[in-house]
Amino acid sequence: MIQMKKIEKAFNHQPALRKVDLHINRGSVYGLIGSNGAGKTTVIKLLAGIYEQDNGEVTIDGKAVYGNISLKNRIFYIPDQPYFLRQYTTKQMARFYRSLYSNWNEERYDKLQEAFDINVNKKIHTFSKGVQRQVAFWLGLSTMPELLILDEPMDGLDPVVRKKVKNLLIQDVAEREMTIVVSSHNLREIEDFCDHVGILHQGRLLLEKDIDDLKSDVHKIQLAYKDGVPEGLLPQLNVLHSEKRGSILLLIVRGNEEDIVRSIRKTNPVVFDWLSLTLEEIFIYEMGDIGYAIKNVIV
Ligand SMILES: Nc1ncnc2c1ncn2[C@@H]1O[C@H](COP(=O)(O)OP(=O)(O)OP(=O)(O)O)[C@@H](O)[C@H]1O
Repeated sequence: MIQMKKIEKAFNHQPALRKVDLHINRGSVYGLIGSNGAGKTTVIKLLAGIYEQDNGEVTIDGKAVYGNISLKNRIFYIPDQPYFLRQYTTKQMARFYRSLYSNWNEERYDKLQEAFDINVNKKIHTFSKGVQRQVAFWLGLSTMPELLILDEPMDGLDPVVRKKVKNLLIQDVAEREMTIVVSSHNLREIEDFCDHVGILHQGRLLLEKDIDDLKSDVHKIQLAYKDGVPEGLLPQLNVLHSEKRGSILLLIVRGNEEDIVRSIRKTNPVVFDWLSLTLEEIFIYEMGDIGYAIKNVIV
């Protein structure tokens, strides 16, 4: 379990994080989203043990992260611009990490070579941004981290590589309970990759939720009736939003799916469609003001 308790961090007396509490379970893929300057990188660098907090606690399995070398051996951090030693090739960088990380797995490194198809004898800085990022993933996964921290990880990767990388990451989560913390501006990317989401805004964590819980509790339904909407229907449902589009009634409803279906079926609609809701819509309908703040801060 990774925990931040009442974390405060300022730069030049300007607060970047204000009493942030955060909880990440082992084996979870946790998406941290927020606009520019929200504090994502600061959170990530605190989790990676690069920054020390001014106040509060950052712990993994109850142990303080900052200055803890044995914990750092189990963490791998890929920044938005991956860093490599100057003039190093992938082979040399692999040798460096092998000497640094006690869980380095040579077999994994060899196997991942097939996935990435990168010339190990070429200097890394001569590769494109996207290929350099692939080198970072390759080496990072070969250290067999328990916690992989990714800052804007998919930037500069084409859709095919993006998919390949996501599959490799999910495989490690499934097979050995690796935990991933990933920061992004992009709610849609978080939506299909993460199981938990935390939203940072101006240095505060607005909310932290299980994405499946969010999705299983709010529904979008389209209905139409031959003789208009029956009077008794809406009071039976927990309606967060309703909208008439011609003869179609669009409802956003909170509650148990089976109960909702039962109530609606009794009213004999001529159209009854269950539509999918995006995470963005859920935030807006479910969280009112916070939802609108999120809509305004996230692309
Ligand atoms: N090393 C630093 N020195 C001074 N100020 C900093 C430093 N790092 C971050 N900050 C400030 O802290 C605040 C949070 O920055 P941070 O980089 O954590 O945000 P972010 O959410 O990652 O933003 P972005 O999406 O633009 O990368 C910003 O106001 C930023 O200017």
